[in-house]
Amino acid sequence: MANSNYENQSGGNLSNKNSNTTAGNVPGDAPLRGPLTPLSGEERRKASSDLKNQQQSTTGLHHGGHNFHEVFQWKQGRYADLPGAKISEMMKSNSLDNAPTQSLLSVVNGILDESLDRKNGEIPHRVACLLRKVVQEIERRISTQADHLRTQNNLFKIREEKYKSRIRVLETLAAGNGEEIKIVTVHPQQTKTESPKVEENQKVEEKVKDKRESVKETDKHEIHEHETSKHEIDKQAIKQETEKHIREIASLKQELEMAKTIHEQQCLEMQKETEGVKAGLQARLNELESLLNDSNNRVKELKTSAKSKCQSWSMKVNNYQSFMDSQFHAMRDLRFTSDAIKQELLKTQKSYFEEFNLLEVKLKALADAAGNYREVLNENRKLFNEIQDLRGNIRVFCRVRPFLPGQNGKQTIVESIGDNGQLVVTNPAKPGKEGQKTFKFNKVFGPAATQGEVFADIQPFIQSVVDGYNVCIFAYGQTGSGKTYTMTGPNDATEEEWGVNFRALNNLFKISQNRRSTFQYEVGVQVVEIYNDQVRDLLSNRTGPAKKMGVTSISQPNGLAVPDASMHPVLSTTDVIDLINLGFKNRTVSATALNERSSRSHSIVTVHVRGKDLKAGNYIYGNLHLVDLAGSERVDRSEVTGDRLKEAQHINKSLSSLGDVIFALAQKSPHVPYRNSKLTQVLQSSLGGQAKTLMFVQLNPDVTSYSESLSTLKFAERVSGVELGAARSSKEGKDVKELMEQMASLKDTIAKKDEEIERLHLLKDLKNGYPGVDGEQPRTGSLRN
Ligand SMILES: Nc1ncnc2c1ncn2[C@@H]1O[C@H](COP(=O)(O)OP(=O)(O)OP(=O)(O)O)[C@@H](O)[C@H]1O
Repeated sequence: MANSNYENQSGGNLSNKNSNTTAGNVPGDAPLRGPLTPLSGEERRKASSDLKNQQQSTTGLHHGGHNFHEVFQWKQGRYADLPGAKISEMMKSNSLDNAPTQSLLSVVNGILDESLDRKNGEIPHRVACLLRKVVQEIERRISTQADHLRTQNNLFKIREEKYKSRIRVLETLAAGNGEEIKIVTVHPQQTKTESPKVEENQKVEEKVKDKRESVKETDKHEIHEHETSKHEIDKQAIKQETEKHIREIASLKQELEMAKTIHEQQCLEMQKETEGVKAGLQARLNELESLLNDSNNRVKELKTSAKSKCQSWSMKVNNYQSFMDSQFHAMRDLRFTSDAIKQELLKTQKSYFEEFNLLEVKLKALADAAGNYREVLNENRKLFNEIQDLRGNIRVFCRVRPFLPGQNGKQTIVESIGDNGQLVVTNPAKPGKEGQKTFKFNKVFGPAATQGEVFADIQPFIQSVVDGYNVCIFAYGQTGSGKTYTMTGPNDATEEEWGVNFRALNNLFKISQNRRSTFQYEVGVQVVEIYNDQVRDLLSNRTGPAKKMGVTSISQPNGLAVPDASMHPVLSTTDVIDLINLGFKNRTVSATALNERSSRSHSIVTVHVRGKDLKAGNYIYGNLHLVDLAGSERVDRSEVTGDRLKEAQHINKSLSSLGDVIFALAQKSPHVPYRNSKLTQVLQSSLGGQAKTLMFVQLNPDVTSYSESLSTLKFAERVSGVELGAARSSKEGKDVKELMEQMASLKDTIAKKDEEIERLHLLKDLKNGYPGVDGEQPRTGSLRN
């Protein structure tokens, strides 16, 4: 009876140990939940069944922890008489842990009541141990309850964190997930709905408490009535003890109330927080809505821009389509054109094939012609020589020297130069037509003519040398008129400035190279000067005064005029340049009033050519005399005396002898006065007969040299044999001239034939008496080898 009372007083207010650790899993206690956590249907059912059990336990009925409750039910006797096994079973931690709090309290009450009932108030040791254990368990549960409250606080904090994280989740779900927002907003409402339930529970608890108290009072009254007689004194003590317990229970209740208030406060705070969160969420929602509006606007803008872009693209597509169409047309046209071109190509190809066939035929003809080339070449050579012969053996070229640097502004005597070899000079003393004189030469070169142009016209003479002719090219004119320039070129001449000498030999080597398959040529050079009618070897190795040399008067073409002069074989133009430069260094020069470095002698470069016909085996000989004559000025004009006068007299004498020989040859005189001077003697083989002679008449254009120039021109005109007098009756004159020319040509041919016969005789004689002629040992100086 007492046990059940105590059980009623303390039943179900303290949850056991396990209910703190594993919420809702231990029988007899409701699962631990936060005040704001909504309960599921199952949980709610369980909680109400727990409450029922607690109520049942107050009336002594069995609940879910039936076995443990039974362990602490001791109705058969006093606690002091409890067997050791029962006590040890009760003291087992498992039993203590699982026993309901009401049972524990009833055990405490029972033991205390028993101790009051005893006279000496002693409690057996094992019961005291049990009491201590039970009290410790109760204390533990109270502290556990405190911990539970603390844990609840922590849970609240955790929930707060959860809410915060949910807010964050909500933020990320900016698209505005309505479901989430609903959950957040519904939660506080559930909390609100649960709050009355909690209050209701409290009320029920209070009623139970009242009921318990009334039962307790009734019990006390019964005990009091029952034992008044025996324990009047102890009654007071028990009463005090009971009051003490009641106070303890009241303080526990107070604590519970405090916890409740704290819990409520916390609930309120949570509510506030929830509202704050709700407000924040609302603000966020508003923000998101405005964002949504913005994005909607943006979408609209994008839609409009996309629409306009679509329009422009469709326009572009149209343009592209039309462009493609035009391209397609163009392609079609191109294809037509290409087909036409192909046709054209085929035609062209066909015509090409035809032309190629034609060309093949022509090439064959050419090949045949090439086979006859050698014959044609010989024919040409013959024809060329015939043309030369017909033109006359002495040809006269006139060359007008340009004004020298520093002579600018000087007046010229040259009035005009015609392409046909006509030269008109003006007498400065007689201006106008009266003072004009016209001369006709084979060719006239103006002041601007280059060395190359001049040589181009004399190149055929060089070819004649290689063909076995004797050629004489000499320059005539007053001092300073350009004789040396034409024959040699200026000092240290470049290839462009080379005169006739170098170009002639260069050309000679070229021709001999070109003919190397048919002819083998050997070339030797002699350089002599005639000074004061004496012949001097300019290439002699001797030191000291030059040796005077005799001149042999020979008429055969391969003979040497100056056999004592050294002969120098040459293989290239460089050899020739070296030799000629060396010879000219040794030439006699001195200053005159007209030229600072006037040549006072006639220089003669003689080139001996021997060619072996590789096919026939016989030899041909050709001589080339390149003569730079001394100045032809009048003695009085050169203002010389003494030695210079003597030199001038010799020069003039030799020049007039040359003139006499040339005139004799021109007039076909039976006697040609070669022997009148050393100059004509040396040149004998190259003047007249089969020889070809070319005279350069050099002219100084300066008016101060007019009279000299005039006499030079008159001399040259006589040499050329061409008279250009006053106008003649052209037809008659022409006919007479033609007849005369025919006569001359016939005479020439007869003379040639005579000479040839004579030469053949001589050759025959030489062959008998001199073995070199048949090609084994030629006569020419150093060419003899
Ligand atoms: N065609 C020309 N072009 C340029 N300069 C020239 C020409 N002809 C001659 N000369 C120059 O005129 C000057 C005299 O020429 P060059 O010495 O050849 O005369 P020359 O008749 O040989 O004289 P000399 O009889 O006294 O030896 C030289 O300085 C020469 O370079």
